Amino acid sequence: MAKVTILGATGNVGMFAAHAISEIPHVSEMLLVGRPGRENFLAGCCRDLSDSFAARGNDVHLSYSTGLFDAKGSDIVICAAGVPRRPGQDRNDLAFENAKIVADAAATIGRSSPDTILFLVTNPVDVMTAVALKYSGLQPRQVFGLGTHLDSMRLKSLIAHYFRVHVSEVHTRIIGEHGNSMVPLWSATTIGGIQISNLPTFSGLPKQEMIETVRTSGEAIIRDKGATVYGPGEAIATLVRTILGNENRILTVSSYIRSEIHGIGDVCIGVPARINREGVFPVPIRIEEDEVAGFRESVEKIRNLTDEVMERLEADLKPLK
Ligand SMILES: NC(=O)C1=CN([C@@H]2O[C@H](COP(=O)(O)OP(=O)(O)OC[C@H]3O[C@@H](n4cnc5c(N)ncnc54)[C@H](O)[C@@H]3O)[C@@H](O)[C@H]2O)C=CC1
Ligand SMILES: O=C([O-])CC(=O)C(=O)O
Repeated sequence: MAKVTILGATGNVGMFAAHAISEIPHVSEMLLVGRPGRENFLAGCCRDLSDSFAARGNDVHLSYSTGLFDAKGSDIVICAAGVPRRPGQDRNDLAFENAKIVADAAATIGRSSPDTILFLVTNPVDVMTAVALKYSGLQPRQVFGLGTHLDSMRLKSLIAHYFRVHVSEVHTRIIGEHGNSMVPLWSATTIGGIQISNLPTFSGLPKQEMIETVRTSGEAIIRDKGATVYGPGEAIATLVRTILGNENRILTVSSYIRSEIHGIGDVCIGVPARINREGVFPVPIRIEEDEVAGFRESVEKIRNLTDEVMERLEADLKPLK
């Protein structure tokens, strides 16, 4: 049985993720963490969730806190704390503001819960994964981000609709940045186990249009309803289930890579990884030349932004002379 802690639990994503995670059979304890001053809201969330447990008939011990040290003993700590983008903003515009929040939280979690798995949702998620890895002092296998898992699910759904097949028949991946430079892997896309390019209808597939839809999906949802909630919430729950169930599924998450993809590495970015109770293990793969080129570009973009954010964080944390 396992303890799961959610930072940013009063937010749109944190709150729905808590509900989705509470359905996972391995979860026996859940801690909702919010900022000081939000005690009443957190208490209300606990009462509301407890009612849903009663209606559903499951038994999760639920509590809340405004202190990160209470996360001690967690099997997984999910960080969804931080500012979301507003319409017209890019996820990368949030980098420095959210990096300060994540660095601070990661340092405390690393000290109080050295055996935990730290799961980043806060955007820009690839950069936040690198910040959390550095400031927590945890091992690379213990720190990962939602990465391009949600993007991959969005593409999977579009392909399933196009071919009028059940989503479970489609396997596909998007790697790279959870952002504009994401790279679809058509070479790793199958329908009913058949390589997609071997289907006679493949040439008519509106690939560019599909990828554009995925790229702009978060932005469009935020413009229409203020926040993306159900997609990320369910995607987060899938990853928690995969870890706690020791499932060894291969999902596309933001993870520290050394050189697993065509020798490219030393960065945190979305890649296929085997995921189990021990954490996240990037899978070495070979992909098509144009995919490698796209991935290289995406890596350079994220590496530059990560370096810039790390430098600013260090300057910010330097004591005044
Ligand atoms: N990686 C992904 O696929 C996705 C990432 N996100 C990201 O998750 C984050 C949360 O999104 P929402 O829940 O929609 O935002 P929200 O504004 O509804 O919630 C933000 C949460 O962070 C907390 N927070 C804000 N500033 C804080 C600070 N200085 N210290 C500690 N906690 C702080 C708030 O109290 C609240 O609990 C955003 O960065 C968003 O971009 C959201 C959806 C998907
Ligand atoms: O678009 C956003 O800002 C939220 C997010 O990352 C997503 O839903 O993909």
